[in-house]
Amino acid sequence: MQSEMKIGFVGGGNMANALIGGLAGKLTAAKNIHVIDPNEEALQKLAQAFGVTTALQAGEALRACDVIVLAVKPQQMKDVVQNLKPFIAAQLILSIAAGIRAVDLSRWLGGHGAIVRTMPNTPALIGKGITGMVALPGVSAAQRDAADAILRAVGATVWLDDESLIDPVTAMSGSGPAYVFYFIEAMQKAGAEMGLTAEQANQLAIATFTGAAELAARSTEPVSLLRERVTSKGGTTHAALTSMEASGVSDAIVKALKAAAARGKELGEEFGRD
Ligand SMILES: NC(=O)C1=CN([C@@H]2O[C@H](COP(=O)(O)OP(=O)(O)OC[C@H]3O[C@@H](n4cnc5c(N)ncnc54)[C@H](OP(=O)(O)O)[C@@H]3O)[C@@H](O)[C@H]2O)C=CC1
Ligand SMILES: O=C(O)[C@@H]1CCC=N1
Repeated sequence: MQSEMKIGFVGGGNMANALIGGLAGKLTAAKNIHVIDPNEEALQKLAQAFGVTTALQAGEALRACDVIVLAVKPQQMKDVVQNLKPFIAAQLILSIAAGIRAVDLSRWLGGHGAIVRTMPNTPALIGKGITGMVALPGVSAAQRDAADAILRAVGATVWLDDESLIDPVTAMSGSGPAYVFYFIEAMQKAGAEMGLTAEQANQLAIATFTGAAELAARSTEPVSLLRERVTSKGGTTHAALTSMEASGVSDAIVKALKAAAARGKELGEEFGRD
């Protein structure tokens, strides 16, 4: 059932598009969604695609919202939030920015307590996102439910008790789609180098990813067992995995995710000061 929730978006870029696509006409009517962005062209596209209302600057429509989603880059957040201050009263503030801590958002908003910090991902575009979420103590149960409903409109949600875990979530699922695309691209390259057409390599790589991921999702057994079942003794998979281990692929992945989490923490320190 559709709610009457009024949702404001500050920033109308990639992630806002993904979220609005799941919300407009579903969780709430498109007319209840209001987007602020300085880019006229981006606003026109959003209005045409989803029927949302738009404005180049914050105004009364934003003041009337129940929830305001902060969807600008971490580097822009402090300036953007400080300019929003005159329009914020009791609204729930929901941030999707990497790194930026809820306590810094609260301070920039003069001690506003109703803040939920989240980390979604781009499969939200097709309703298959997953979002890590954490609430400041000043968030009411109804506001927590509203935040959960917004992100559940585009996929699954995982609530965290400790805000510092948002950086590992960012490293896993926030940035994660890029690692999957990277692996698919490498498989496509290998397929093409071994003589398959680009189309065949594309089809084989993507179907293998979606099929294996679906199998893992449906299985009650550990992923390691699924891997072992593919790996016949003395066979082709064994040859590939031995090569990957020799190249340190698993260790490199662990190191890469830790670098992403560290960058998330660093963004918070770099753009959350004063
Ligand atoms: N992309 C992803 O996969 C994910 C991103 N995130 C987070 O989401 C946030 C947005 O990322 P993404 O959508 O990729 O970035 P985009 O750059 O696509 O979107 C940000 C938008 O905000 C606009 N903007 C700039 N200044 C203002 C302002 N003063 N008021 C309103 N809007 C403004 C930008 O306009 P202009 O381009 O003209 O500057 C741009 O359209 C980031 O904080 C990121 O960390 C979280 C999860 C996943
Ligand atoms: O790369 C980034 O910083 C953003 C956050 C997670 C995905 N994209």
